[in-house]
Amino acid sequence: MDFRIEDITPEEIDRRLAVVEPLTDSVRDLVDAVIRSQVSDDELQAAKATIDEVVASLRTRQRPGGFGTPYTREFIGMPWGNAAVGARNAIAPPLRVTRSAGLAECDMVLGAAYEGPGGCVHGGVAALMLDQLVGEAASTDGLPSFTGTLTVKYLRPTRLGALNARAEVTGREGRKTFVHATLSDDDGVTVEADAIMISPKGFELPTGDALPPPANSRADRDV
Ligand SMILES: CCCCCCCCCCCCCC(=O)SCCNC(=O)CCNC(=O)[C@H](O)C(C)(C)COP(=O)(O)OP(=O)(O)OC[C@H]1O[C@@H](n2cnc3c(N)ncnc32)[C@H](O)[C@@H]1OP(=O)(O)O
Repeated sequence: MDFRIEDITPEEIDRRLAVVEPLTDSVRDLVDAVIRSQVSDDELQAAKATIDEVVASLRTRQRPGGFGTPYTREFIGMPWGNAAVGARNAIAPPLRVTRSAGLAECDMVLGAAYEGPGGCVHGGVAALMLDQLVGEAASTDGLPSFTGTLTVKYLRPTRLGALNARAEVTGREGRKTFVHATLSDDDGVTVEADAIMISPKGFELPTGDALPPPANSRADRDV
């Protein structure tokens, strides 16, 4: 796993996020527009040409491989390519996770890009979001952990729209952290998940205070 230090100030992180988050939102908007557009084939082809031009301009300078998760020396993480919460990743559902000890939560609105069964959230997207939430809840003390086992139970279809996801640590045993998570709509829980998260061997918290949780977004650093 790549680990790199990028020692920038919180103010510089905010400055960069203020540029990339609106860009990512615009790309999400583009994805939604392409899915739902009813314009003519000619107009679709014209849109493709315009998009290709934008892509070419972004490709003039590219980083090799993935974005990775750079950290500042204060352990503020910048997982901006992350498939579930990356600030630069329009594939990621629009999640702004808030965290407190052993708890991670977010409200979100999922549109057409996250559809599985007609009008409903794709089961893989639900699992993706809950996987992220259990990881964030397990890591609120600063210890990173991998998902070892994630068991997902789909209780009823989840309609696209306004949803809440929540994960809470239920126990710890050595390097294992047990986490329970739910995805809910206005009528209650639609999906629940249980995870066994495993901290890497040899990765111990320094004695004294726990490390601050890594930030995925400005909202994270505000909690
Ligand atoms: C400071 C920075 C913080 C950053 C955090 C930001 C939040 C990020 C949020 C991101 C969220 C996204 C998250 C993602 O998407 S993480 C990406 C998806 N997950 C992976 O790729 C994990 C791949 N697997 C592995 O790397 C290893 O197998 C791991 C590390 C999991 C264990 O390999 P290790 O060699 O270490 O294990 P061990 O053999 O010494 O066993 C140790 C104990 O664990 C128990 N066990 C082992 N395997 C499993 C299992 N699969 N289920 C349940 N339990 C398991 C085992 O019985 C034993 O228990 P016990 O016998 O002692 O009781």
